[in-house]
Amino acid sequence: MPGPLDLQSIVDDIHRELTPRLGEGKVADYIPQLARVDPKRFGMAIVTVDGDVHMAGDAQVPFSIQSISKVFTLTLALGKHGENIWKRVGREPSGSAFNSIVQLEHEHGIPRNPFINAGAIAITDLVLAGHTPKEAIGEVVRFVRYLADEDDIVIDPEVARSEAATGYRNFALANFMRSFGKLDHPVEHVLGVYFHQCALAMSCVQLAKAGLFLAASGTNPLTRHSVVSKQRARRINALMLTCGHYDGSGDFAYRVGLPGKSGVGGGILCVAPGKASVAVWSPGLNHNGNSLLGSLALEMLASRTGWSVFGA
Ligand SMILES: NC(=O)CC[C@H](N)C(=O)O
Repeated sequence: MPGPLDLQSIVDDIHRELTPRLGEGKVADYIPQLARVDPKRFGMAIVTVDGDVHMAGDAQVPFSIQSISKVFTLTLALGKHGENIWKRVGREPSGSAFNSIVQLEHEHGIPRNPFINAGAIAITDLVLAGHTPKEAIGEVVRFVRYLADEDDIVIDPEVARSEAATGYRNFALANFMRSFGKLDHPVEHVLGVYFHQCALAMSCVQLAKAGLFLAASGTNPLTRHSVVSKQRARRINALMLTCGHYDGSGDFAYRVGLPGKSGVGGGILCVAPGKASVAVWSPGLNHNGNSLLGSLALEMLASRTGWSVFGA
């Protein structure tokens, strides 16, 4: 029988082995504020379902979570509207870039899944129901603070402003969906909320804590908050596994074998069901817009722990 895993040594080793490669990949520059981030940053945090925290590098430095926020808004929308959300968004991998518009025309304004930009915008429209944009932004922030049990999580207003100023693609996607009658609220309102949720600043430790409910059948074992049912946690994980890395989702499943959600800020939230929630941050991206070294760090972690959902 192998002994218990020494997770702290594993994260320290991964950090040390990747240090010579820090700076690889391409930092997202279509959001000007993100282009200013130091490409050599690297952080990693593991929070186990037993509450142990293991970290390395810049694990306590907040960064822009970007599309990782889509996991939290999906969870909120499911809580508000239940399975009705599937009238507005599908649950199939897109095989296209995160910001692609190509499928929307043939598929009548219904995005493939909640994690590509079009799908996340549709989900944000559902989160807005019954709220002003300001209230909806407040709801998202409160929800993430509740999940992570951290009151000091905030939105970086500069990042939100920076993205709004250059968000031509997202305006195109939202206007296109609205033309099909698939958004209930004005495009400016929906994107106002969307840009703010993407601009949430969180550290790896905060992010791993916020995702812990997904590793523990829907209930955060640290706070005992029952966030979602067991079935819903399983389903969110399934979507993360199949769609969480856009047109790189197959490759991530092949190499890492765990549900994960990336963001163009260079973060990845990764769930090892029954074991731990893991967050990693390295700003340089690969050609699919996913963190290059972050994916590699998770591949190393999965192979050293045997945590892949497909078998050790
Ligand atoms: N992949 C991402 O993280 C994209 C999120 C970014 N806010 C955008 O909409 O372009």
